[in-house]
Amino acid sequence: MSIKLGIIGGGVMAEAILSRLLAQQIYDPNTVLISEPQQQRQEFLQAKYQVNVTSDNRSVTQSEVILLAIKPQVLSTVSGDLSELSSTTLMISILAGVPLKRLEEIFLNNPIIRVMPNTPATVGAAMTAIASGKHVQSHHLSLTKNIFCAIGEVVEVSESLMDAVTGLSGSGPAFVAMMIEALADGGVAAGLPRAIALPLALQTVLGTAQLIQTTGIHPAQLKDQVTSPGGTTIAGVAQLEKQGFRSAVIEAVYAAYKRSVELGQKS
Ligand SMILES: NC(=O)C1=CN([C@@H]2O[C@H](COP(=O)(O)OP(=O)(O)OC[C@H]3O[C@@H](n4cnc5c(N)ncnc54)[C@H](O)[C@@H]3O)[C@@H](O)[C@H]2O)C=CC1
Ligand SMILES: O=C(O)[C@@H]1CCC=N1
Repeated sequence: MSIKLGIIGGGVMAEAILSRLLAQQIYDPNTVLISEPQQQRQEFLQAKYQVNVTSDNRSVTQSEVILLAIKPQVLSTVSGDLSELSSTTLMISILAGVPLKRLEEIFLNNPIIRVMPNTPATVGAAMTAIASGKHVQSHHLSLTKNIFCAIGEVVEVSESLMDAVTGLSGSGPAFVAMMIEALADGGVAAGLPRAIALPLALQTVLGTAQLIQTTGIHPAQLKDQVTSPGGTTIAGVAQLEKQGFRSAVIEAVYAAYKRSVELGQKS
């Protein structure tokens, strides 16, 4: 069977996307080829997903679509392997920071779409932003949306916003996971067994996100609703403000954004 989806770099994010695409039957495993230098990782992906694997990036050059899922720092090494790339291959890059202009210098005539997904892809709850390069036609965009709609929500943005997207929704799962971990730690500090604290923390974050999403309520309004006069919540909110919680989150997203810009300049 011919290869429809070639993936270069079989790491964390490639697996998150792949697992969902296969589960949703967007691709048959026989039509997927992953190029990954680590033999242990190759064997793992082949055994778990029954996809084709290789350590030669040149083997994926005839794919209908290539998902570029390597670290931005190895882009120039990988680009040398792709000199025989078919000009009809759609390149989808998930590389943080790397601008379309840079990708178009490497893959001169190819349609290229810059995409920023996130790890909730694994459970079909990703947030993905998409920006199209100059050779992209409507069928390329439809194909890309079809892929990323299968892993969650999709939004089209101007490329100038992609580094900010990366700082927020690309890196965001790590920040939210730290919040969940810290909430559970707080529960443990207050005497809850860990096995109870973690599900409580998790459901609190999930339920709050669902409430805000379903009702469209502003987050500040929800905070006000929970905060009874002279009650427990305002005591906690006062501590969060004292410790610079909101400022810390703002600065985290901004630092991730700046790092994305920096990675693009180095690519
Ligand atoms: N991890 C995440 O949450 C997200 C990552 N991204 C982007 O996805 C890309 C990959 O990130 P991760 O999956 O986190 O990294 P990772 O380190 O888990 O995966 C990268 C993979 O590329 C392989 N690799 C290294 N050199 C290679 C080469 N010359 N040819 C082919 N494969 C090679 C590595 O062995 C590794 O398995 C990055 O560009 C990152 O900016 C984008 C959105 C979210
Ligand atoms: O940490 C990183 O560089 C990647 C990009 C967005 C999420 N992870």
